[in-house]
Amino acid sequence: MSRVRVYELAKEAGMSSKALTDKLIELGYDIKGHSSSVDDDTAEKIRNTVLKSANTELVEKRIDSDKEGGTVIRRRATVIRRRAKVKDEPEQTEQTDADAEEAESAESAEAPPVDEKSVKLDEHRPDVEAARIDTGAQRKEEPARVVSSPAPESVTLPEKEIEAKKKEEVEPERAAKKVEPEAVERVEEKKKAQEKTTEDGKEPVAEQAPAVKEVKEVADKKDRQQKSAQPDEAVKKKKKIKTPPQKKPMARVVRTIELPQSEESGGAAPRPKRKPAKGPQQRRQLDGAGQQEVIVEKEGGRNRKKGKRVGFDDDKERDTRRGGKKGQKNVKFTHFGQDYQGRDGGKMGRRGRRMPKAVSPPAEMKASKKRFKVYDTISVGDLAQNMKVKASEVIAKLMGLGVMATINQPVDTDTAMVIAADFGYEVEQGVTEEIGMQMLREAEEGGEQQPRSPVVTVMGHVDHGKTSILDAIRKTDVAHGEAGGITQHIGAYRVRSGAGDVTFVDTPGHAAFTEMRSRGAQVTDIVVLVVAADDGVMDQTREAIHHAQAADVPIIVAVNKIDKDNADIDRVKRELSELNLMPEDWGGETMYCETSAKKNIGIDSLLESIQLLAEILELRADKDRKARGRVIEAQLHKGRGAVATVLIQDGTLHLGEYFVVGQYSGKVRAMLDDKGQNIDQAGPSIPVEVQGLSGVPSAGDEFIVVTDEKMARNVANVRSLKARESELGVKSKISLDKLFEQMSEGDMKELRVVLRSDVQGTLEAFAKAAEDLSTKEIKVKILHEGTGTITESDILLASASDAIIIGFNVRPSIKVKELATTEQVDVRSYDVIYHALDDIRKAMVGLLDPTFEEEVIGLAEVRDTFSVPKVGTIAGCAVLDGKIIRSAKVRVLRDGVVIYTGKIESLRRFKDDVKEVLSGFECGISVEKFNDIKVGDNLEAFIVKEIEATLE
Ligand SMILES: Nc1nc2c(ncn2[C@@H]2O[C@H](COP(=O)(O)OP(=O)(O)OP(=O)(O)O)[C@@H](O)[C@H]2O)c(=O)[nH]1
Repeated sequence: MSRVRVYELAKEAGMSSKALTDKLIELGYDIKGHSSSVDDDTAEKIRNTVLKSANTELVEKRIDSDKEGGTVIRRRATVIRRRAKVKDEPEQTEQTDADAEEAESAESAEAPPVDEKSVKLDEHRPDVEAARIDTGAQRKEEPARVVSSPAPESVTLPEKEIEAKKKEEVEPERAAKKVEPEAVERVEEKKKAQEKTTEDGKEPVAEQAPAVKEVKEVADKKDRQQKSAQPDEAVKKKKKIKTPPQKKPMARVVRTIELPQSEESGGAAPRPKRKPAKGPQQRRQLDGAGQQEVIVEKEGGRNRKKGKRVGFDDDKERDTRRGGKKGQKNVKFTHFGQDYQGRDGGKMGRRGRRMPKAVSPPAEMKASKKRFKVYDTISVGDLAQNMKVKASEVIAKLMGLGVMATINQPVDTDTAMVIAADFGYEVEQGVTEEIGMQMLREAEEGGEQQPRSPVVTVMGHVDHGKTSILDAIRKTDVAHGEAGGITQHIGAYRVRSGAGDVTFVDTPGHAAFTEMRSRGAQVTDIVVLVVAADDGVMDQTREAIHHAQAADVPIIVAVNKIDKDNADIDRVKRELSELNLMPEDWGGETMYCETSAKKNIGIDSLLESIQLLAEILELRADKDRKARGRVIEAQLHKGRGAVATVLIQDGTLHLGEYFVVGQYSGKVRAMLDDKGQNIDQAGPSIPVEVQGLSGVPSAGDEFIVVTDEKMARNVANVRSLKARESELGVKSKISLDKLFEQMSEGDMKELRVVLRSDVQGTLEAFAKAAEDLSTKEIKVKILHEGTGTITESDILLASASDAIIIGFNVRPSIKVKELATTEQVDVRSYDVIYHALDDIRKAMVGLLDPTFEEEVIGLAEVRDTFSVPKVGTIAGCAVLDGKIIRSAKVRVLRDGVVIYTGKIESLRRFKDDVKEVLSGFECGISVEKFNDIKVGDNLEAFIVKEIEATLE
């Protein structure tokens, strides 16, 4: 027979060897110390008596003291028991339930209502405990329930039944314990880790803790022992023991939890849960197993959902390959999948995972569409539209790049690429027909250059004889008088003289000349400046000189009317010399011809001079290449449709050729020369009227022959688009406000000024002072100066030459103002030279911050005057523009020149004083301290606004 040592027993029971030794000695066992051994029978006896008793005492002690420490231990022990039980004998749960029912019925007879409640709660313990077992929540309180649960049984069941039950239960429990030692160990280890902090030295007790029913039995025994001695106390204790379970009847729940099952299924459970097909079956099984399992199943249900989603994802991947929707239909959660894609709800995370996969194919398709073409430039609005974003977003991006642009402003391809990249788009550089055309043009370059006839423009002051000279020249035309040779006015004509051919551009004055130049067209090779010998240099003479010089076109001076008695050729030469037109015979470079159109003197000489200068200029062209030229003028003819006079500058134009002209295209259906003759080809320097245009181009537009109709049309279309963009995007021209900025950008090397003044003296004084302002960085150049009001010609000159206009005591007319606005020409008016010079100086150093700014608010024309005694002159006016305000200041303009500046003294409509009179109405105005108002004068009303200083 084997023997068991005391310490082994102590270890089994989880108590200290010394305590057990003392206990056994006390009970009269034949041992001396913890190393002493006892035989098996004795050991079993000790186990069944001493050790159980010790545990019961421990439990009771803890309950009484209501200490928290050991409670956890108890729960752990019960957990271990329960697993073994449930696994081995599921029926036992029923039996236990039956016992509980018995207990309930027994209790109902004698136990207080509290006990009933306790029992009822016990019925629900399993699920509650199951829900808590894994979380370990409320561990501290559970032991009290554990102990309390046996208590009702111990109280309500007869002792014999308890004994019998105990025997029945203990054996299976032990058997289970042996069957599943590993499971127990696993749970113990798990719980140990959780309970270490609270167990301390009591851990062995916990390990030794017997099954609940064993505890019950011992407790009952003790109760019975104590009953005889202290019956009241025992009842109290019983009640005390019962009470906790009423609140937290978890002990039994723990016992019925199928931890072994869950452990068993621990590895396998997730898998079946993922399989949707097993879901319902599993639910049924679990429902049958008990309520707690339903909860477990609910949790599992959630897991299964996840599992399903996992499966769905898998399915979806498969389905995606064969078409998502079909796949979704086969899945139980089809609706879920639809929600997934269709609605957001609170499923962003899910969507977040699923959406990309589901929509990836269209996304890729979109990606391929995220590309658009840009031809040279694109407006901000169009750019935004291409990217399907708001223009404001594009503008904000541009601002981020330091580009200030409006919705209509064009941006170049590079900028568009940068912006598009920010929005995930790609910009494709549009390879335009224009580029193809440029390549064609380049391919045409390099041909043989032959001399071509010069293109001449005749300019000069009114009545100095321009027309007469041209007539005289035309008479020299060898073809003059030929059949059908009726001169057609097509804006240019060709004169074939003995000295050579000359093409005259017969546009009305230098305004057209400059207007064409402002469009980048430079058709004139030579300017013939006509100056009447008797009149000398006049305003328009100067103007013409300035226009020609601004265009860098050489001048031949024709001193006309030399037949006149008062002709003073030297005076003309002298005056012109002051304008940088020094005659050759005076050591200068300018050719002078003395002519009399009236008497046909010097005309041949003039033509020879033109030819000579043409030779000097080496005017050449390749007549064998495709034609290229400029539009002199164009119109919509009733019978012939859109026609244009084109001056061929290079190559030869043939009938039937396709061409691009400005933003239009066409095919040469017919050509007329300056005599109205149909021709089938036209070489360099020849003006022809071309029919077959798709629209009416502008003077100065380039005319280019292309290879085919398609190219012609495409180029025209793109140009039309570009023209629209450039029309919308206003190119900023020079202005004093932006002078410093433009200087800083390196674009400005010269500040060109067109000067206008009421008196010549101001012009000279200002011109000299302004040019003295020149610095290393920028030179001030007076492009043109003249007395009198600012004219359209001034605006065009300033526009073409990127100049500003400064006027002293002169104001432009409404028409001229409108032109200035259209051409973006900065027109500034001053009263005194000092202010103008000051502004230029400040502009040059970036400090132009006018504190006050005049704003013209209205213009009235004096239609009549009335002299009123003691009041003065009242001007009967018609308000032509804006409005006249009583409190405004006023300038009196006579022929565009300011003759007085003052205040409005009175403003009346009929006999009533009014505050303001709007455009289109008549009124009476008197000007303070000024009575010299005459019919035809203009009254310009203005206000002075204070402008905040900025660092612009
Ligand atoms: N005595 C004389 N008179 C001339 C001469 N040339 C032109 N005239 C006269 O001057 C006047 C004006 O001549 P136009 O040829 O019309 O002068 P214009 O410069 O063309 O004038 P606009 O077209 O108004 O600018 C006419 O009466 C001519 O007869 C000339 O050489 N000698």
